[in-house]
Amino acid sequence: MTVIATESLSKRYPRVTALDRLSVDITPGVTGLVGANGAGKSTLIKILLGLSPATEGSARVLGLDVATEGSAIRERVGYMPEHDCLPPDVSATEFVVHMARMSGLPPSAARERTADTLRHVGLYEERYRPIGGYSTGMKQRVKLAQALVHDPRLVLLDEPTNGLDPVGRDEMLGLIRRVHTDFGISVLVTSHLLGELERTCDHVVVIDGGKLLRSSSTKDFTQATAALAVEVTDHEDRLLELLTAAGLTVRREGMSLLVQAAEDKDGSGPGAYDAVRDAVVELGVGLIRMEQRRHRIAEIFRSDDTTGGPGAGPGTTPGPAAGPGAAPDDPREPQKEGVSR
Ligand SMILES: Nc1ncnc2c1ncn2[C@@H]1O[C@H](COP(=O)(O)OP(=O)(O)OP(=O)(O)O)[C@@H](O)[C@H]1O
Repeated sequence: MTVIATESLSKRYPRVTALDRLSVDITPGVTGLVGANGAGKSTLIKILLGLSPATEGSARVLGLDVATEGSAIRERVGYMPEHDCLPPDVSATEFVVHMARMSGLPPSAARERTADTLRHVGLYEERYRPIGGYSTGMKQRVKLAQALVHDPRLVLLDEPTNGLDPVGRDEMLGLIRRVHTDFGISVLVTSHLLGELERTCDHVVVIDGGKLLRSSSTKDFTQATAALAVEVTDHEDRLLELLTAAGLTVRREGMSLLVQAAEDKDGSGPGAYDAVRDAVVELGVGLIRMEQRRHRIAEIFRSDDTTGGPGAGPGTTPGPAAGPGAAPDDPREPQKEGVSR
């Protein structure tokens, strides 16, 4: 079953093609839509909500046609916009009740659902204060609450962690995950931060310049790879020689050696482990770390990817060239992990 299906979807403005023949199927769960600024994420969301017509192609949301059934889609789908769009002089409670009423809930159900939803997003006493005095994190929670209040089957969240500090970011990502696990609501969440999506999503769709770069499960992006990462207290050079002599392919990566047995494609078979154990014993050095190395999503954005990673082999679409601002190695560092064009 798909919650979102697009078929050769394009959106052209006079001077720019925001979406370029995008065909993608999104299944229930939490899906991340990642791309640099201007990649076409917000444009896609507006088309999916039936708010902006596509130039070409078609799209269905929960089986409904975006071209002709926009209002039925908006009844069943929640939307959290990217930009600050909250009225400053009403309270969160007043605003979310209003949005619930706009979605067709009767007054008492709207009030009940509002109280539940605001509690769920972590707004308590402050929900009676005017929104104008809220922090960015609190405003993002109000925006999330209004997207959830009418109990949608799917929510589209446009850059929900924008402007949040690392703690606020983590809290928001936890909330998003729980939207699915606690309520069974499917989520499409956009971000230009790869590490965020890696931690939160079941599935990741990558777009660039309006084109689909890749769509696959997060597990496939971060699958166990063909290498064991080994770190020892001393004599890495000797260890490298011994393992190579034992028929293993070994290369350095930072402080570690990456070890791979030719016949042992997933690196987890006894061949590589036993050879490392024997070599470490023979050298009498301490073994600090020995673990399967996993790919990270950020690697698909590295043009110099020599790891044979998910984005590197034949048959996969290469990521955009890594230039200044391309994702560096550590996708957990929010300030550094953005995808830039
Ligand atoms: N109404 C519009 N008229 C003309 N060009 C537009 C319009 N809306 C978006 N664009 C252009 O389409 C491209 C895609 O924009 P979009 O907002 O979808 O990107 P995005 O991936 O959401 O990026 P961001 O995170 O910066 O919003 C950009 O080049 C943008 O300038």
